[in-house]
Amino acid sequence: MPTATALPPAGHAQQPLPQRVLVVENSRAYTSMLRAAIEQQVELPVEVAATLADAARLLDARDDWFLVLTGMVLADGDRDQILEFFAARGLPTIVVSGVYDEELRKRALQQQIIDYVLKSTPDSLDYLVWLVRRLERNRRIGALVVDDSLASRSFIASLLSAQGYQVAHVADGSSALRAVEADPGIRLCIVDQEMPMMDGIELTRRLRQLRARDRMAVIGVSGSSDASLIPRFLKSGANDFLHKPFSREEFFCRVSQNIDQLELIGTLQDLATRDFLTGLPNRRSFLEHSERLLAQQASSEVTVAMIDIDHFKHVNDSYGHEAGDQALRAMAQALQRHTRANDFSGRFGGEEFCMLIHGLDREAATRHLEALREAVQALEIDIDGRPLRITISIGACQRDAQFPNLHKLLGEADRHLYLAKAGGRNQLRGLEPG
Ligand SMILES: Nc1nc2c(ncn2[C@@H]2O[C@H](COP(=O)(O)OP(=O)(O)OP(=O)(O)O)[C@@H](O)[C@H]2O)c(=O)[nH]1
Repeated sequence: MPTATALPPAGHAQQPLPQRVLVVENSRAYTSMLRAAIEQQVELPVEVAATLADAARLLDARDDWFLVLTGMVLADGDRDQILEFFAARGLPTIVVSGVYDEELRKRALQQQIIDYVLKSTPDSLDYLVWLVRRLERNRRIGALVVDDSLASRSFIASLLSAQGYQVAHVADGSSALRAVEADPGIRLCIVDQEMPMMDGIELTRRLRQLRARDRMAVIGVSGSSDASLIPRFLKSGANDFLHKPFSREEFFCRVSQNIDQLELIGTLQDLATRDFLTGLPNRRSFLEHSERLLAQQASSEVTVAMIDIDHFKHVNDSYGHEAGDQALRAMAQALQRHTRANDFSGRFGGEEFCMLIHGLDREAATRHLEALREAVQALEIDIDGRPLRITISIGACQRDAQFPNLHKLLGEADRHLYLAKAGGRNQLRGLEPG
C-alpha cells in the first residue's frame, strides 16, 4: 500500500482567516509608509509596535494576527532576541532590515522566517506589499507535494505551509491523481521525478489531462544532473522545474511566480467573461456556456428566459445613471439568488438578462420564473434614502422539436419578451399551457 499522508483538505477554508498585521519597527517614517501601503493596497488592518514589549502587549491582546514584519534594531532586544521572540510565537514573520548582513540573512532564513527584506532598496515597499498580498492569498490555495521520500516531501510541505498554502502530500502518482481529481482547490503540484511505478514526468502528463495549465501549476523537482529532464518536464506540461538541492528563497520565488501567473490568467479570463458592473457572466460567456450545457443535457427539459427591466430609461432619467447602475446590481443579485446550482444566468447587455434552467417542466419553470419576477418586484433599492422599485418582463421558451437549439430558443424567448412588454410589462410569457 502506498504511504499517503494527507494534511487537511486543500482549498476549503470556511472560517474567517486572521487578518491583522503587526509592524515592529523604531523608525517612524518607514513604519507609517509601510502601514499606509499595506492598509491601502492589501486592505489589511495594521498595528505598530516600537519595542518587543509593545509587540508582546499587542499580540497578547488579540488572537487574529496573521503576519509580523519586524525591524532588527529595537530598544529592548538584540537581533537574536528579536528572532527568537517571533519564532517562539510561531507567527509568520518577515524581517525588514536597514543594513545588509549576510550572516544575519542566513540566520534569519534558517529560523522559519519567511523572508529577509532590505528596506534601503528603492522598491522594498512595493516588494513588501506584494509579499504580504501573496501570503494573504496563499491561505486559500491548495498545494500538493508528490514524492516517495517521506523526508523530502515533508520538507517541501513544510516550506509551502510556512508560505501559508493549504498543503497535502502523497507518496506516489496514483494517489496524486486521485487527490487532484477530488479537490478543485489544488492549484499547485510539486512533483518529484524519481518515483517507482510512475515517474514525475509521466505523472505531470496525466495531471495535465485532469487540469489545464491555466488552472493548476505543476513544478517538477529532481536531484538528477540529467540535462534532458528539464525540457522533458516542460514538454509534458510542467510550468517550471527546480533542481535539488534548492534554497528556501529560490523555492519561494519560483512557487510565487507561478501562482502569480495563474492568478493573472484568472483575472484576464474574468475580464473577458464577466460583466464589469454586475459580476455576472457576460453575453459571450452565457452563449458559450449555454451551448455546452444544452449539448450535455440533450435529454432533459431546458428553458431559456430573457429578462428585461421595465421602463429602465425612466429609472436613469428620474434617479440618475448611478442609481440605474445600482438597480442593475440589485437585479443581478436577485437573479443570482434564483439561479440554482446547475442553471446558468448572465447579463445579456444593457438592462437585459438571461437564464438557462434545466430539469423543470413548464409548470415548475413557470413557478421558478414567477418567483424571480415577484422577488424583483419586492426589492426596495435605496437611492440616497429614496426607495426605488423596479419590475421585470420575462419571455421564455422550452426546448422541443420546434426550438431545438440555443439560437431558436433565444429568438422565441425574445419574441415572448416583446409580447410581455406589449401586454403591460411585469409579467412572464411563453410557458403558458397548450
Ligand atoms: N445606468 C445604466 N443604464 C443603462 C446601462 N445599459 C443600458 N442602460 C440604459 O437602459 C435604458 C434602456 O432603455 P430602453 O431600451 O428604451 O427600454 P426601457 O426604458 O427599459 O423600456 P422597456 O424595455 O420598453 O420597458 C437606456 O436608457 C440605456 O441608457 C447601464 O449599464 N447602466
